[in-house]
Amino acid sequence: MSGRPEIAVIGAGAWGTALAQLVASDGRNVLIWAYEPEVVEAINTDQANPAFLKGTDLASSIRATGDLADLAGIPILLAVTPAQVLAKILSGLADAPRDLVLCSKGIEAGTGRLMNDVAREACPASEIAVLSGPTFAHEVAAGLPTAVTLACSGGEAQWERLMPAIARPTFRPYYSDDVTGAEIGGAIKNVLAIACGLVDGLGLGQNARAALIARGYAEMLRFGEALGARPETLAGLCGLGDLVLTCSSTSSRNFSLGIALGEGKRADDLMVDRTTVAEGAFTAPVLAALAEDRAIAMPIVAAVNAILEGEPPREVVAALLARPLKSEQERRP
Ligand SMILES: NC(=O)C1=CN([C@@H]2O[C@H](COP(=O)(O)OP(=O)(O)OC[C@H]3O[C@@H](n4cnc5c(N)ncnc54)[C@H](O)[C@@H]3O)[C@@H](O)[C@H]2O)C=CC1
Ligand SMILES: O=C(CO)COP(=O)(O)O
Repeated sequence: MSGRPEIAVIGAGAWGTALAQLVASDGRNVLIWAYEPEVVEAINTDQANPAFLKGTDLASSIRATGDLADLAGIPILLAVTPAQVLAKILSGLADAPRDLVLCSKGIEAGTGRLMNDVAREACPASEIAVLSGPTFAHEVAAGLPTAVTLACSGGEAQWERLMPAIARPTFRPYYSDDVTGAEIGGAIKNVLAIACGLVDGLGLGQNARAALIARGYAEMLRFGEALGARPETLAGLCGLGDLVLTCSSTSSRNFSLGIALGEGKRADDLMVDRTTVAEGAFTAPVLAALAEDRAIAMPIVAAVNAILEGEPPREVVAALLARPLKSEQERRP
């Protein structure tokens, strides 16, 4: 790499690595921070990340570091860590980037904060954006056509700054200024993907899956409304778009986790040795608690949480089906 990187990525899992490859596809210098020293080594020595994104030859303009101090002065930073460690990692930055683009999908356990709340507190001088949508990392890394929502707290001026760095011929961001809406879709669809995987694992059929997607989307809209998200944001790529993708593919870690739970495996056993992140398992408890506190009807989210806590899936499904019949537009629990 010659010259100072214009863009940095924090987190060298599948998605951070795919985003680094994407933004480097026009020859741009990209510095990626990785948590594991062996990932730093593999990227710098072999231009590869076999631990998290097997089979991709990374662009020669991508370099890796394990030292957050090396990111100082880089104006655009994509944050792509697991949601539960974002606060800790941002607090280790020497200075705030001008543009901080959040790409993680989740809600912080313990605090109930969205990632943009976490980022505003850790980096008050940065302008926050949220990049979210139906984006399996391996497809983006392969250059397959993909579209996302890019919600900019800094409005159109920030969008104009970010476009050259992020948009590519097969990667189309769509502008929004609804940062909260863009985040809520991605966080909730992970929990709903576990629900749809459970349907598969339990052999409940495709009608049940379609019902869960539609009724889960109603839960997403209700939660979004309570937090000030716009419904049209949730109807877009970062909400409905991502819900459709993750609720129907075994490429989704959340969907696959649901299948395994439906087949009778226990959540504790499934989570213990994981190296990849199924964010829905961490979001479900905090989301269920937030919904209960605010009296937002989210029975599917509550059901997923109960199963993750060890309740038998078939009993939870039976209870879900036995609820009183009601209007499709009913908002009460
Ligand atoms: N993989 C995908 O297709 C997509 C993932 N995302 C989101 O991106 C975020 C990151 O996911 P992936 O890149 O898929 O991760 P991954 O599942 O491929 O890898 C796990 C990541 O967690 C990191 N990690 C584990 N423990 C850590 C710690 N204590 N401190 C810091 N980092 C630690 C690892 O270094 C690695 O980067 C998640 O919020 C996910 O929902 C969003 C869109 C697509
Ligand atoms: O967010 C994703 C696709 O948009 C990735 O989904 P999983 O985390 O379930 O693999």
